Amino acid sequence: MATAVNGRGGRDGTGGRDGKSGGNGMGHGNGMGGSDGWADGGGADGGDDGFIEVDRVEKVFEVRRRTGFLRRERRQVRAVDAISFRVARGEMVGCIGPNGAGKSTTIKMLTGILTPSGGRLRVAGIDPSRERTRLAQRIGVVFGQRTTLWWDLPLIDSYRLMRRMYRIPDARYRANLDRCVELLELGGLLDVPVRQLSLGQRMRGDIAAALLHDPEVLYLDEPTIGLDVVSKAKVRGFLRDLNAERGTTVLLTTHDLQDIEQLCSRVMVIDHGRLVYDGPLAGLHQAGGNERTLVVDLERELPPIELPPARVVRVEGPRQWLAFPADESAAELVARIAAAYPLADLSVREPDIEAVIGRMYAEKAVS
Ligand SMILES: Nc1ncnc2c1ncn2[C@@H]1O[C@H](COP(=O)(O)OP(=O)(O)OP(=O)(O)O)[C@@H](O)[C@H]1O
Repeated sequence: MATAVNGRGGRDGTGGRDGKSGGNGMGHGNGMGGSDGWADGGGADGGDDGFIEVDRVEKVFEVRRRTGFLRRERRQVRAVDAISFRVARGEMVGCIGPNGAGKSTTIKMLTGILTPSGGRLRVAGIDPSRERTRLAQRIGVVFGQRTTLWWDLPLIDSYRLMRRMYRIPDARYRANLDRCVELLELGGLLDVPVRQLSLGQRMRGDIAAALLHDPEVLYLDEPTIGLDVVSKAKVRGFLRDLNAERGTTVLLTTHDLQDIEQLCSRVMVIDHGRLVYDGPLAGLHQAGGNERTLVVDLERELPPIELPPARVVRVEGPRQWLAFPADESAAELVARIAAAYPLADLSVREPDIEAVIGRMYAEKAVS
């Protein structure tokens, strides 16, 4: 549904309002295609297509740096720069971008942890930084790199504390806990102190904690970071079901394009605090003129594989790297290689997001 972008427009306010989508997803727009300005939060929760409303939001940090014995220099860091987008109720949106792009800062403003330096922000009609406690009843938050669980307590004790903090009625708490325990496979872990859990177990524990009070929105900051393939699959499967069955709105940040591919119909790319792309993942591949890479381990050293449109970009002994168009089927290519070459192993590498963004800029510069 969303195809528009704030582009590199930025601070003059031209980005984010005109609802145009450049053919390749680049250009200026507000994400959800509203071209006639923003709802005033009018309905109790901002309306279905603007459940989350972000209008030219900025965040500037003041940083002090020691430059001498008694001297300090003050510097401003513009972490988020006039970002505008909307998220509809029940949407699942992924947010990607290089390190330091402003993703976490955006999520923190949406939870009310940080106050924007400028712009307008509403979640379910609520201004997060002004009514953080009221909003807390309606949102769940998971920070992949930090836990909200009590480190030294058994997992179940954290949940009991959450029940009190959120004043969750008994029956609801039971039902939600049972469901999370079953689907996230936490049964054998409830009595284990959090510090003894593996990263994947802890992450599942954190996701359950964020859902005990039935939030309408779930923010996930790097929910699969550091997880092995099996744990990633469990977390993704759970989130997909949650969204399909409960209609929970999900906004997640990630460095893993597979999270986006498997979960989100829409992706937002943030770079240097600006929204540079907002649309489907397929459009991002096109915008970046992108290719995926198949890493092929042959049983022995052989001349470069010849299977157009794939082309060999690197060879190291029996290992060869083949670049192929992102919209081509990897399965088909794998089948063709397996039929013609002695194959020992292979893996598909998704494009590096920084390279995608770099290419998007390069294309925009020459267009
Ligand atoms: N509390 C803070 N004080 C000063 N600068 C900050 C603060 N928080 C973030 N920043 C700066 O704001 C910018 C954006 O940071 P942010 O954490 O939002 O990026 P990110 O896209 O989430 O990155 P990553 O993918 O590495 O988590 C960075 O330059 C960061 O150093």
